[in-house]
Amino acid sequence: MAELAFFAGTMDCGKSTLALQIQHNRSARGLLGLIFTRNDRAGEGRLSSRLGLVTDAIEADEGFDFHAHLVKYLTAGGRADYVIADEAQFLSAEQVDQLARVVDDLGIDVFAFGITTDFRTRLFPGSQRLIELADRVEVLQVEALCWCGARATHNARTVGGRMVVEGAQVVVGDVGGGQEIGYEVLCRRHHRRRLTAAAAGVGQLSPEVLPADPIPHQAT
Ligand SMILES: Nc1ncnc2c1ncn2[C@@H]1O[C@H](COP(=O)(O)OP(=O)(O)O)[C@@H](O)[C@H]1O
Ligand SMILES: Cc1cn([C@H]2C[C@H](O)[C@@H](COP(=O)(O)O)O2)c(=O)[nH]c1=O
Repeated sequence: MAELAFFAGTMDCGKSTLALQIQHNRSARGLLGLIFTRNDRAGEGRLSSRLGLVTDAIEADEGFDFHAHLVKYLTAGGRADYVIADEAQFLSAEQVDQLARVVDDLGIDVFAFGITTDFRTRLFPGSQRLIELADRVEVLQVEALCWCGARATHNARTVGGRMVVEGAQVVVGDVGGGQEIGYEVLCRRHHRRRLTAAAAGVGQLSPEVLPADPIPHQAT
């Protein structure tokens, strides 16, 4: 049976990479997919990963109707075995409903990828609806790390190097510094305290704050 799967995580945890891998593995076996995205950093109609891979995609902007698009495409003789929707946090609740109809009415697998919460720790509308509707929600296994070494669970926005908690929900940008408006992934504790790596005075992962317990030796 076709399914709606939501692959969720923070920024920079490998969601787009996984989307491209799913696309690669399926197309290597002769399956045909339609790839959608919205507001990718690489520009309109692109799905890009920080590992350097990029592919063309259909830009699903505000007025885009996934179900109508698929019906039109299939009616014209097109084939679609699966659908990939990256940056799904930016979709409206209605567009996620359309994706669910693609699964249920057209029998096509839909794999959606997105960050769950914004820089204020609030759910994005698309992610909220995906959590409500998806057959399965998978949190990515390659976790991004906070500067303290803990798993990063939240996305911080920085303006001029300082973490902010007010502003527009959508501002396309990247992690890694060097931009006026940027992002940094943090654990909840440091997100709550607005303690980015720069504010804490550390440039990168800090060895002193990693768990101090030694890993016990296994008897051989
Ligand atoms: N130079 C690199 N070498 C190895 N892995 C890298 C490198 N740069 C980025 N990555 C990996 O790529 C991940 C980000 O992938 P990406 O698909 O762009 O993330 P997302 O879509 O979740 O924002 C990082 O978490 C890291 O694992
Ligand atoms: C937290 C947050 C992020 N965004 C933007 C920034 C990026 O363009 C994307 C996330 O892309 P990624 O591939 O997952 O790194 O979302 C935003 O607009 N608002 C936010 O609060």
